[in-house]
Amino acid sequence: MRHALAWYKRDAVSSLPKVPWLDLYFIRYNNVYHSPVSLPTFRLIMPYCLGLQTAADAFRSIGLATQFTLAVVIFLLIVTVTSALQKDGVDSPPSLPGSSLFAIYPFFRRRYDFLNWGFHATGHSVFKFNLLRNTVVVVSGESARQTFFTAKGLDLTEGFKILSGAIPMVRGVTSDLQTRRIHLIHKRLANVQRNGPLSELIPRILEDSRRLMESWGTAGKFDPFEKVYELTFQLTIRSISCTEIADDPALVARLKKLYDDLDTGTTPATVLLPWLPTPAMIKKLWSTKEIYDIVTKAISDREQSGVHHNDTLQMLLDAGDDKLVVVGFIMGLLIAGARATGTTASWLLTFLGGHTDWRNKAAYEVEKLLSASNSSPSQRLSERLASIPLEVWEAETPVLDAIIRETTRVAQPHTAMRRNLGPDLYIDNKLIPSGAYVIYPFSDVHLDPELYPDPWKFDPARKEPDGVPYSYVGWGGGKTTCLGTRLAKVELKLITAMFVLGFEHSVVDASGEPMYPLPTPNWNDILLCRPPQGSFSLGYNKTSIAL
Ligand code: HEM
Repeated sequence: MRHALAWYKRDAVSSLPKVPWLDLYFIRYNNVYHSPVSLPTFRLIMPYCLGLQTAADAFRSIGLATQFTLAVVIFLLIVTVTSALQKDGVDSPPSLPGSSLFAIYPFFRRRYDFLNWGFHATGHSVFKFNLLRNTVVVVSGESARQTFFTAKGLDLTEGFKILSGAIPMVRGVTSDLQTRRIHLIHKRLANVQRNGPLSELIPRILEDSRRLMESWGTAGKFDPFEKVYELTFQLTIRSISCTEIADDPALVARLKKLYDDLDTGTTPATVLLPWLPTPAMIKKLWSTKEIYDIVTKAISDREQSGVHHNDTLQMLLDAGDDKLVVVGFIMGLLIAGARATGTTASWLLTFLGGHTDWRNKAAYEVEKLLSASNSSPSQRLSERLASIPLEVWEAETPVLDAIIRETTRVAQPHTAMRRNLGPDLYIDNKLIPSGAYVIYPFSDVHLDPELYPDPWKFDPARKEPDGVPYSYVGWGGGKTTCLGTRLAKVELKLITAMFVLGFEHSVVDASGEPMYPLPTPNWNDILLCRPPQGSFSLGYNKTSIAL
């Protein structure tokens, strides 16, 4: 057989009729000429006549790229066929119509529309679909939400790992962590937010904000998803990493670029087929390696210099944690913190730019705090704000609290993701087998017109829904709540205070004219909720108050 194939490859090709300008050959089989095919295809289909063993030889003989494409096509075919053959039990959630392959792109790129379509197409409040070999159950409604947030077997880390993908994955550092190590990282994050360290962060956050806001000049316009995001990235670096990185604007910019590359490099293929060496995957690996190198270098430099800084890295080193915990803490939390805070801060200032009444209320609240503080009007704004104690920022800012809450309701496009680590579980009488993924889109509750009339409207004065469990989950709920809430809220309040007193601002359209209607959060953008780029900006003028 080997011999026959060799003969075919060597002799038959050269003697076969050819379409010259296309490099295609007419195959002769059973003395009949069939349709023209390319040489690699010719070599591939030959083995059907000659048997499986020679198929392997033929596979080896084609180019690497063709081998690769073929492997992926076969894999996808197997996945499609096996998922189509799966029989649903009576208690199984209804499946989406059509091939599971068609779910992949919209799940990653137009999630809000896709999930809404799923509820509509199945006519059920719980449905399922396949992401390659992973079963994903989408749940909605009050009772499903309660089970989702409280069920013991549903695990966030496992759910996030497979369905999200934009976290730098380093085995043992940010992925495949032992539970003990995750707990330790969470414990250290709680330490950063104890009264003492959080109070000490306030002047540093304000000083960073001053430096960056001054670089915006006295008037102009900017895209909040660039400038405000950049600011929150700096503040997150300051809060959870080290002075050496936070004091180096070029290094901060480099890290931000690397994390942005992780986002843009996160494609359906990199998440679902992480072993596939696509250009996006290679870029992601490269970015991850560079982030890892920057963080480990900062740690080694600190250890070797023996210089003591009053920052989070020092706290981690002094606690004697092993180096992987320290690296995992910084690499993982940088992104968990910067993304959510960046999205919220960008939208918060956008909403205030379009709602002068709330802008004025926020400014008035901060002015009142300043006049009650022991600072002098001759000091810079950042210094005066730093004199307001942490407990005041936390307990005496009802207007800022309401604005933050409303922003995280209407502009946080989060889909909570879990994996059922077992045993099998029922949500609304539908089976969630062990190993399956379950997701809950926050839009189900935060944009529900029954709970929030006119749900897209930014209205910090709206009444909280009465007696409805988990009717607001902006900081999570039940078993899983945000472990950076305290830090994030303080950061948001400080940025807002600096901006509303240091600048006048409003939302303007692409031509610089006042924008009406105001931009609407785009829930299909799963990271920033960002409307089409360039569709609006924030126009600003510096006030007379020195930052
Ligand atoms: C405005 C800013 C933020 C918002 C709106 C926010 C929101 C959330 C939400 C909704 C969850 C729960 C996710 C789920 O149930 O699927 C969560 C979890 C988490 N957040 Fe935040 N977050 C913010 C900032 C931060 C910051 C600054 C950090 C740390 C530096 C942080 C660290 C975490 C961690 C570690 C978890 C996972 C908790 C766990 O595994 O149990 N977050 N956050």
